[in-house]
Amino acid sequence: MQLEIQGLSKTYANGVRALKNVSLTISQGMFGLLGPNGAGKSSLMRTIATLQEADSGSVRLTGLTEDLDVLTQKDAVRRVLGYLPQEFGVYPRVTAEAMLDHIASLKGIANGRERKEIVEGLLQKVNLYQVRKKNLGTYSGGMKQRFGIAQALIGSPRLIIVDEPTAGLDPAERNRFHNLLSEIGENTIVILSTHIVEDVTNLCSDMAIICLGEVVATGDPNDLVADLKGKIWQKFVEKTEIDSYRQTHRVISTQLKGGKTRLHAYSDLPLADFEPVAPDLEDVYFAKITEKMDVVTV
Ligand SMILES: Nc1ncnc2c1ncn2[C@@H]1O[C@H](COP(=O)(O)OP(=O)(O)OP(=O)(O)O)[C@@H](O)[C@H]1O
Repeated sequence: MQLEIQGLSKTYANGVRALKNVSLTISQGMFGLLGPNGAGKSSLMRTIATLQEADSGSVRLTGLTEDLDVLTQKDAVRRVLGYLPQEFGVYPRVTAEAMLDHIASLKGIANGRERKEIVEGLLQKVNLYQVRKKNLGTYSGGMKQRFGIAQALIGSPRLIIVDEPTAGLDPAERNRFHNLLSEIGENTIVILSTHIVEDVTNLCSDMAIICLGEVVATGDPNDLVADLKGKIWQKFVEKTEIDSYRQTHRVISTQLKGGKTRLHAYSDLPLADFEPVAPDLEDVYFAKITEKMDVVTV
C-alpha cells in the first residue's frame, strides 16, 4: 500500500500559498511530517483526509483491492481513513463509551454487540477503560488525545492521519501516546504531522520536512542525519555575539544551555574555534529550514 502525492498545490482565498507543488511517496509504517508553524502541514493533512480541495495535483492510494483517487473518491477514502485533527473537539457531557459507540455506528458498524466489542477493545487499548463512563469534559489533555486515537482507530483504517498530537502533553502522556501510535499495525500508513523533532526521532522510519509550503527534505531520518556528518560545528557564545556570528557563519540554531548559548553552524570545512559535533535530527531540521527562512531559536 502506498500514498502517492504528486504536484499538490493550494492557494487560499487570501493569497497564502500553503502548498507549492508538493510530491511525496508514503509507504506503510510511521511517516513523520515535520515543519515549523505555518509550513502547510495541516493543509496537506486536511487535503489527504478529504476535508479540503487542492488547486492542482493528485493523491492516489494504491495497493488496496482497488486504487483510489483520494481527491475525487472521497467516500471510499473515508471508509479506510482514521483522522485525528489538530483541534479535536469533544462533546463535554457525553461519556467516552457512548461517544465511541456513536462514532462506530456512523462508520457503519450496525451490529450492537459487535460495536460494544470494538468500543471496549479500543478503550482498553488506549487505557481509558476505567474511565469510560466519565464525561469527556472531565478528561485531561492527554486523555482527550488518547480518546482521539481511539475514535481514529474505529473501523480498522488503513490510512491514519494524526495532526500535531503531542503539543501540550506532559512527558509521561507523550510517552504513552508514542507507545500507542507505535502499536498500530504494520500494514497501515500512519502520517504523523508535528513540529516536535523528537516525536519523529522516536517513531518514524521515513519522513519529510516541509517549509513555506515546499518539501525541503525527505527520507529515512537516520540517512538524513548521516548526510550531515562532519558538517555541524558547535561553539558556546555570549548572547550578544550571536548576531555577529550570523553575519560570518551559516548559523542553523542557537539554544540556551545552562545559561550559555550553544550555537550550531553548518560548514563543509572545519570552523576556527568551533568543535565538531555529531549531528542529530534537530540539526537536519534547522539546516533545511534555515535555507528557506530565518529562524530565531533563542
Ligand atoms: N483557511 C485558511 N485560509 C487562509 N489561510 C490559511 C487557512 N488555513 C491555513 N492558512 C495559512 O496557510 C499557511 C499554512 O497553514 P497550515 O495550517 O497548513 O500550516 P501548519 O504547518 O499546519 O502550521 P501549524 O504548525 O501552525 O499548525 C499558513 O500561512 C496559514 O496562515
